Amino acid sequence: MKLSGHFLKMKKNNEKIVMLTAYDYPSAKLAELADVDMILVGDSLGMVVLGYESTLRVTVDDMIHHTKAVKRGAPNTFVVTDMPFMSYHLSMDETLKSAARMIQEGRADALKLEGAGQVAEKIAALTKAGVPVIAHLGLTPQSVGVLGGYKVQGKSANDAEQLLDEAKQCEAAGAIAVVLECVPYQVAEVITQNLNIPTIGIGAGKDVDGQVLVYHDVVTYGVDRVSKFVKTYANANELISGALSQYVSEVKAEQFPTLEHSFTMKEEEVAALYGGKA
Ligand SMILES: Nc1nc(=O)c2c([nH]1)NC[C@@H]1CN(c3ccc(C(=O)N[C@@H](CCC(=O)O)C(=O)O)cc3)CN21
Ligand SMILES: CC(C)C(=O)C(=O)O
Ligand SMILES: [Mg+2]
Repeated sequence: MKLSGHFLKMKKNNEKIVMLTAYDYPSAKLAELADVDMILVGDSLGMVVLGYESTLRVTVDDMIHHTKAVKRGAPNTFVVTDMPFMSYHLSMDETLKSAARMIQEGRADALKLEGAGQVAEKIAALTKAGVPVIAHLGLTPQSVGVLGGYKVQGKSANDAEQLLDEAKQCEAAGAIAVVLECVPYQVAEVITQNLNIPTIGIGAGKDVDGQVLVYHDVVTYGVDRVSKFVKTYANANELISGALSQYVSEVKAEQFPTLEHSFTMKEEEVAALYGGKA
């Protein structure tokens, strides 16, 4: 398995880092088979697999439950787990305890936290405790209420400067990488050039050190609308819908199951069964 130091080396070598989310055993297995560099158990699972309206209802227990399944499916891939809403905003004590559970019970290899400022202090404490941390700046979905929607961030030179400052805070706090979500590509490029640690973009253009996308967006599974920054590489909705409709109609029409899908018994047992001895 790649370790956290490997990603710094990848940035130095100009080798792109590929991150993909996964939330369960089968998705993790396929992500590992595809050779992604790291898997993110994102709190987007609240929206994508649990059907919530936002990520705010996701709990530490939810994250542990899904991380365990992902680690079983991808035992040889570096797995990063999102710390969910408010699990790192109360005391330092609570932050460290939640983090410890996500590592010890969930078996996460690293944790991701949204924001800088006070959060940078949490990044520093976690790092000191031996936990690799990835920062997440720009569009931070756990602050959707404050941001007033899922909107592109850092669109003015002023806001961009602030983002750069936050990224530097996270690096100084010991973060091993920074996710930049929904920022103009020019801003992402400047931040990437001004940091030693890798930047991983989502809706941040190509001039970053890596990319991350949501699994269900990449394969169009469950989601019915994807953002502008997503490229879809398959349509699982169509594939699965077609299969399920066919299953329903074949059972109704008595076309399934046939003998091919049935079990049988020895002739004499059949005779005995129909002869009333059974
Ligand atoms: N399926 C899915 N994919 C994601 O990438 C994702 C989630 N869910 N849930 C959690 C967050 C929320 N995210 C989102 C959601 C919507 C937009 C969006 O629609 N943005 C507009 C830009 C609006 C503007 O112009 O400011 C877009 O058109 O892309 C962006 C990020 C990213 N994350
Ligand atoms: C979109 C990525 C970066 C994320 O935080 C998530 O999937 O929760
Ligand atoms: Mg997230």
